[in-house]
Amino acid sequence: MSQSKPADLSVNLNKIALIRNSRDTTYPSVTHHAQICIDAGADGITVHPRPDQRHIRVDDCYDLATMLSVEFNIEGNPFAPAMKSDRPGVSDYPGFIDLVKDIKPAQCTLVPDSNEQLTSDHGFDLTQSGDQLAPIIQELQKLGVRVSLFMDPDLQQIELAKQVGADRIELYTGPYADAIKTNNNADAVFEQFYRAGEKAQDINIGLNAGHDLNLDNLSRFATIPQLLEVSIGHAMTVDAISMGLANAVKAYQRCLGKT
Ligand SMILES: CC(=O)[C@@H](O)[C@H](O)COP(=O)(O)O
Ligand SMILES: NCC(=O)COP(=O)(O)O
Repeated sequence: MSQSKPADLSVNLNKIALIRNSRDTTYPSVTHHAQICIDAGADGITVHPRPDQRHIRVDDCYDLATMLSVEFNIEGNPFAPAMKSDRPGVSDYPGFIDLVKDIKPAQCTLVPDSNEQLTSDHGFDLTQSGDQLAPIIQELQKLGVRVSLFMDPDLQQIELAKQVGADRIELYTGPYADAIKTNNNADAVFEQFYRAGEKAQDINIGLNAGHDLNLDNLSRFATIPQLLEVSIGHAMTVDAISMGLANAVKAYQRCLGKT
């Protein structure tokens, strides 16, 4: 299958918010940096509001929803409960699904994260959670939200993602990034993701990807023909420190094959 068109780049702003939260301030502004990304050619903006609001806050989600002119992708644990804010002036966390139902972003990516995790580090096991997720997926789709499930490149699990009604899967690319960084079994690991893309095409489910993608590993990953969107934040923010955010966005778009 030839590449139909280059994958979209959705910039994850978690780490902009993390810098802001290190002081009692509004600087750096999440919405201001979203606009910089959009002006530089980003196709979307992604945030991952966790219950402890360690970086992206509920208030950021509402602020972004009012100003974004590109797709908004909100990621999170569908079973994340409401949590009181521990910072004055910061809204309480209402529960992930309640937040998404109220904001109704273009896309919601469901991620099996616990609040204790340092970061996202695995995909769903749908043999365990598929029955619970199916009605949640349907409920969000009825509100016009495209639903993506954060998955490992496991072909049977990807089939289950289709069965529970997801529009897309987002491949967890941490293991791919590690394999490239350590040059350990990189070809075989990439092959797993390439095959996952073929499986997605076979069963007609959209293909997104994200986590630890960077300027060193993205170009190869972007050769997967079925890839519709990558969401990138951590490495993008680090690159922005040295090259500026607008230049970083353009550099990542070049890796995706756009000039
Ligand atoms: C789901 C995923 O891999 C990332 O989108 C996630 O947002 C990373 O979360 P942190 O930025 O909190 O590490
Ligand atoms: N879904 C992946 C994402 O949004 C950003 O992940 P990372 O680039 O911060 O690792």
